[in-house]
Amino acid sequence: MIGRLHVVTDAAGGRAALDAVRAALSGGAPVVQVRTKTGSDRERLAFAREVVVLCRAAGAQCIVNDRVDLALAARADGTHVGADDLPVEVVRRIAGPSHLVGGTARDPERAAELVAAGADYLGVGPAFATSTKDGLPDPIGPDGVAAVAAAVRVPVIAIGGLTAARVPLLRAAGAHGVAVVSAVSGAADPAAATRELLAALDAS
Ligand SMILES: Cc1ncc(COP(=O)(O)OP(=O)(O)O)c(N)n1
Ligand SMILES: Cc1nc(C(=O)O)sc1CCOP(=O)(O)O
Ligand SMILES: [Mg+2]
Repeated sequence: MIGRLHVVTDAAGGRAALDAVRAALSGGAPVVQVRTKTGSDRERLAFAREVVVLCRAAGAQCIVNDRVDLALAARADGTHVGADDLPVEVVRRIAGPSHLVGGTARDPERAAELVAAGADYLGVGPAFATSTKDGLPDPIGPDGVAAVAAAVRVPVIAIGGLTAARVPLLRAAGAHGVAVVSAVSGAADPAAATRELLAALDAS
């Protein structure tokens, strides 16, 4: 079963993002998602490789956002794809049965399609408003997450505006776990923020 806390890297990548990954892993993060949106493919691959090495040493899983080629080249555990990325069934065909494949769903219909296509888990959101990513639709709230969770049998990872205080709402909605960017990367103490999120997940 996939971990309940996905710490997603700040899209800028680089040293600061790697420091946040190190801190999150020291705080016990079970899953790190490499999410880079800038830089050359070589730079993005180098970053993903560094995160994979850190995750291996910590016993955590590493998932690469958007790009199955970079995920395989970096020997990551999985790939997460959204509406603009390669389709889940294509990623599955390229990466094989043991590769974790996640897809983004915002409603039960899309969720069912992604599971039928071979998704191992779903990222579902935006649960709440977030300034981390532009162009997102309106937040679906805990009720929207609950509608998706009720429609599928794979783990649902809620994303968007997640904080430790909001974890119980999402767990009550049926989410297996949560994915966060700013709650860890933007924290003064990312290791402590990770521990706080994990404690909230354990308690709910
Ligand atoms: C766990 C999780 N859920 C959803 C997303 C969003 O992915 P995507 O739709 O591909 O958008 P970008 O992250 O590429 O902007 C995610 N990354 N992780
Ligand atoms: C990258 C991303 N995808 C989302 C979606 O709903 O698909 S919300 C989001 C940003 C999550 O960042 P934060 O934890 O800082 O709110
Ligand atoms: Mg994407």
